[in-house]
Amino acid sequence: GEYYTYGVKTSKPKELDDLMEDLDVWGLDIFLMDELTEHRPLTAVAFTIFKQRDLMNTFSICPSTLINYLIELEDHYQSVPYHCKIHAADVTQSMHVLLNHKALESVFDDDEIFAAIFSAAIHDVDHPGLTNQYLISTASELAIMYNDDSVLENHHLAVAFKLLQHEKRDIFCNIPKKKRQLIRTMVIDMVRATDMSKHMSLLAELKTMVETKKVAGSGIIELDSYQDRIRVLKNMLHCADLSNPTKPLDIYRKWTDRVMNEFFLQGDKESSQGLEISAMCDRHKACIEKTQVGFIDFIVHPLWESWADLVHPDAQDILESLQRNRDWYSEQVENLQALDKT
Ligand SMILES: COc1ccc(/C=N/OCC(=O)N2C[C@@H](C)O[C@@H](C)C2)cc1OC1CCCC1
Ligand SMILES: [Zn+2]
Repeated sequence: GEYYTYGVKTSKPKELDDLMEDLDVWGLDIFLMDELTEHRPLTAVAFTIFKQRDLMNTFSICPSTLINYLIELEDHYQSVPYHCKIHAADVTQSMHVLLNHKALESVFDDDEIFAAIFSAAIHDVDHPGLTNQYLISTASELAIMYNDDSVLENHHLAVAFKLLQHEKRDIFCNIPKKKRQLIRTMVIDMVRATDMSKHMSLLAELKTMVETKKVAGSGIIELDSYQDRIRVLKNMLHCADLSNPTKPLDIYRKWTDRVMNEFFLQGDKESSQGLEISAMCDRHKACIEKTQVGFIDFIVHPLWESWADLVHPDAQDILESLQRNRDWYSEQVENLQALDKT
């Protein structure tokens, strides 16, 4: 029929087969995925992960219902430069790889795995390409709706769950009520934790878990309370969300261009509205390379260093890739400074 093995049409089945070989590889080219799936990267990635993890059988989800939901979800990602459907596909695939860490083998049950993949897929749906701070300071509809509290994150959750309210799209319809409520609670906790204003408290919780980490002889982590289990899942999604600087440099640089483009468009809006231009959003003042070095030093590296401690030694290659990328951007800063002196 029209839909191919991965739930989407493709005019290049061989290349898509080859690319899907890398579905559990850190650094899969998600931009190539966008091209080969004719701009349905989220549907293709999420559907294939559900299939590989046998989640459709476990939760009695009929394939067409899953496809209908994923296509509707993907269509509700706005065509903004950064927080678009390719970012959602990227974070979903990254989450899939993090769940495969040896130190986490057989730690999470099917409900938690389903909740984790679903959370990644929905976590930025209908993002307007504007920050919470902008929405709050302009008293936007969304800020009024959510009383300035994790405005975007609450909106992403509401949109994603509303899309389920159609029998052709309700992938939760065969899940028992109690289990459905547990999964919904976990998804709400995980997506709310992607609010950058929660970064420092989330990192503090991760550090405490590392210090008090209980490990079985096999190196597998022991998590015996809901609070501990959801703490790891919240940090896992936050790591996946802030994973751009840990990916191959050519992919990372494309994400930097996109996020700066999105921030600059917000800056343009602020400027045309006579508002003060937010930090990092002024296209005439930003130094992109220096900002990335700061982003890695103050936010990304501290987070990934703690994550790597928790799942030691599984994330060593990710940490090394981050270090290489930090060095590359730092060299660009030095070259630019040398240029200024000529
Ligand atoms: C490849 O670079 C990035 C990838 C992803 C993100 C995601 N950030 O989180 C969402 C977000 O919108 N915000 C609000 C903003 C005011 O502050 C942000 C630190 C968090 C940021 C990146 O770089 C930023 C940091 C330095 C320059 C742009
Ligand atoms: Zn995100």
